[in-house]
Amino acid sequence: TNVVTYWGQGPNQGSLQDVCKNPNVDIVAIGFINVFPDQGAGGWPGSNFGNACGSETYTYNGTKTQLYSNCPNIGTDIAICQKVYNKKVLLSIGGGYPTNYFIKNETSAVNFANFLWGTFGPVKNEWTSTGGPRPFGDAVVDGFDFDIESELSSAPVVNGKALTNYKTNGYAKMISTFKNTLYPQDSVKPYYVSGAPQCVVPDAHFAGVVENAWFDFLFVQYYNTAACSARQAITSGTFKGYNDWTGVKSLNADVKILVGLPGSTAASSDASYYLTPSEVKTLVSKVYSNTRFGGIMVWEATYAANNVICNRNYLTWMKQILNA
Ligand SMILES: CNC(=O)NC(=N)Nc1ccccc1
Repeated sequence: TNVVTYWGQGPNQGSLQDVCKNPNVDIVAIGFINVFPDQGAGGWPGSNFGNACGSETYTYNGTKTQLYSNCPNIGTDIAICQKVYNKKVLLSIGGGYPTNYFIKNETSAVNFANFLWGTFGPVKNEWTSTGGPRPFGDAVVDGFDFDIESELSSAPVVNGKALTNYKTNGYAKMISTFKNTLYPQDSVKPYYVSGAPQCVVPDAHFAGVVENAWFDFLFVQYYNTAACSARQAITSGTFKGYNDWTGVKSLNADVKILVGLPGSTAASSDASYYLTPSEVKTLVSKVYSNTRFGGIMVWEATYAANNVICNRNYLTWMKQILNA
């Protein structure tokens, strides 16, 4: 089972390399590509990796885009995480701020997947020689994570028509493009697809995608939603939220479902969602025998690193619990 942590959105965060130095971490998801091409300046996606990037962004066709171009250590740190510390590094799209992103149709979904593959996937001369950006240099991520938290009050209107099922338009198409078209292009290493739904089934932001697309991992956020939270499981004795997700029959059979937890009391919308390591031990005892159990996801690396209990940070405790 895996310990997964997000990095990129921590307050006054340390380097990605610092996170990878912890032998108890297995997978790091870098957040976020938080602007999508259909809304982004110049028709490009935009990024936010906190203090890890300077203010410079790419200019495309004379338009200043929202894709940061000066993130000096992320590329080198990804390579170190992979080669020195044997971690998998995923790039996460979406996130919790802003949440006005959406994919307007399947064509733009394919274009978005192709853009991400050219920008963060295997280095291709035809991409860079035609002005394609490589903000992480020659570093090649191990896959993409869909942390879709977009909250739109009503269906966006495109060309005078209100989009139908706009909340799910495109994600399944992006995932099938990665899985069936792009990933097979590179046999050098395996590539992964993950998602980070809320604990409610179905997750409104992502309904109809999670059930129909391929996922290697789901990092379910068992916080920010009281009814299905890990806190509710401790209070009630039954981990309803986990049973709901492992019970989704339409998920691909070999998906691994991880329990997502806040790394400290400050890491979620309410401190009550935070579980102490001993509470996590109780929680895991209820789920570890489930064949779909894939480990623990922690939001977010900086909060977890700052949460040191008996000389071990929260990420280390999570691995101790999984290995128990
Ligand atoms: C994996 N993604 C997240 O964990 N997102 C997330 N934690 N968003 C958030 C929502 C409300 C308050 C704080 C963070």
